[in-house]
Amino acid sequence: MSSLKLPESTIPLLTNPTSCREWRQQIRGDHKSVGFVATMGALHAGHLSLVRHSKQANDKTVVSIFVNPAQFAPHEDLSAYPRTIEQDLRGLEEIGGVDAVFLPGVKDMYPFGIVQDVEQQRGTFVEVKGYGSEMEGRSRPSFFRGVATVVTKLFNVVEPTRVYFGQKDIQQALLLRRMCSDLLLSHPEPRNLHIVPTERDRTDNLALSSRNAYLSSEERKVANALYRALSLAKGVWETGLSKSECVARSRGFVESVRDNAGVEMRLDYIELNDSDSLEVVGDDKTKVDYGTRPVLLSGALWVGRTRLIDNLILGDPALLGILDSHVEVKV
Ligand SMILES: Nc1ncnc2c1ncn2[C@@H]1O[C@H](COP(=O)(O)OP(=O)(O)OP(=O)(O)O)[C@@H](O)[C@H]1O
Ligand SMILES: CC(C)(CO)[C@@H](O)C(=O)[O-]
Ligand code: BAL
Repeated sequence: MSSLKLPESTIPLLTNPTSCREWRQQIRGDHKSVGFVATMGALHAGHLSLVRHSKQANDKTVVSIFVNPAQFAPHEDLSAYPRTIEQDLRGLEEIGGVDAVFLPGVKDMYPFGIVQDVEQQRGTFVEVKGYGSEMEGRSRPSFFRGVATVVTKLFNVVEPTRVYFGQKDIQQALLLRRMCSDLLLSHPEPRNLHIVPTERDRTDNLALSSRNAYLSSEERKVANALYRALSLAKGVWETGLSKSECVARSRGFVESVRDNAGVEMRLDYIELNDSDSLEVVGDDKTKVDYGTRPVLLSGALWVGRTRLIDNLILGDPALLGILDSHVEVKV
């Protein structure tokens, strides 16, 4: 962000790690808690829900906006990713503001530069073995390496007391919590990584996502097919049928929507995974096999050129530390 002209804002804008560290240093003296929400911008009500949770539980809240090149594969949408900084700041101001927004540039976060091709990369990267290969990792093999690396850097600069990630990206949140444990992080401690429920469109339950902005009006009409397929699979699981039955029926549902959609749709995956290990649930397993252990039911669907993800928890979300959705914030 450093080379661009910054918009006017009532919120302090910290454009590099040095200014962010100076801001953090002042807070440290007062022993105040710092809540942190990491984003790639193009903020919507899902992001604002994370911010509300942070504001409710912490003395100070900082939001970062950084479109991280390392988590985009060379063929993915890095250059097209929506960048709406003025609107983002207005959105934060409308909910009463935050104490700072951290807006680093690529050079600030990657002082030696960054290329998207993993084979060409040099230097230090963070990989959470075993957590990043299933679900989203199958389709986006270097995605979580990029996420874990940038989030480690952000945590190092912001030194947050508590952090907030969205359930919409459930694998990301669980992987980052595991990373905090593995790396013995104290900012944040793993128990202070909170997961906030997915915020959805009130009319058709489509999970809010910055990438929804890519959808044409025709595509938008069928974009909730993934949510509906996951809900169907959840119902099937609750009746005691096997995982393969859940997946087959939800796939069948997506195919029937696709056949009448008039827009291109392609199911990337629908899968059930163990919420501890993230391993794929066996085809013949049922609800009885899992007892009280939550299971992740997740999927990804291409609608036109937009890749949408969503998930539901089978079992009690509180066992994964997923917070309640509603918070009152003093502004
Ligand atoms: N609908 C949502 N409800 C709750 N949290 C969300 C929602 N969408 C995104 N988040 C969370 O906001 C944080 C920042 O996400 P990000 O900036 O990538 O937005 P996004 O909408 O997920 O964008 P993308 O379209 O790239 O997936 C993440 O922790 C993410 O899980
Ligand atoms: C956590 C994150 C900000 C890291 O770039 C990103 O993956 C996101 O927005 O979910
Ligand atoms: N919310 C996940 C960010 C990404 O898809 O790159």
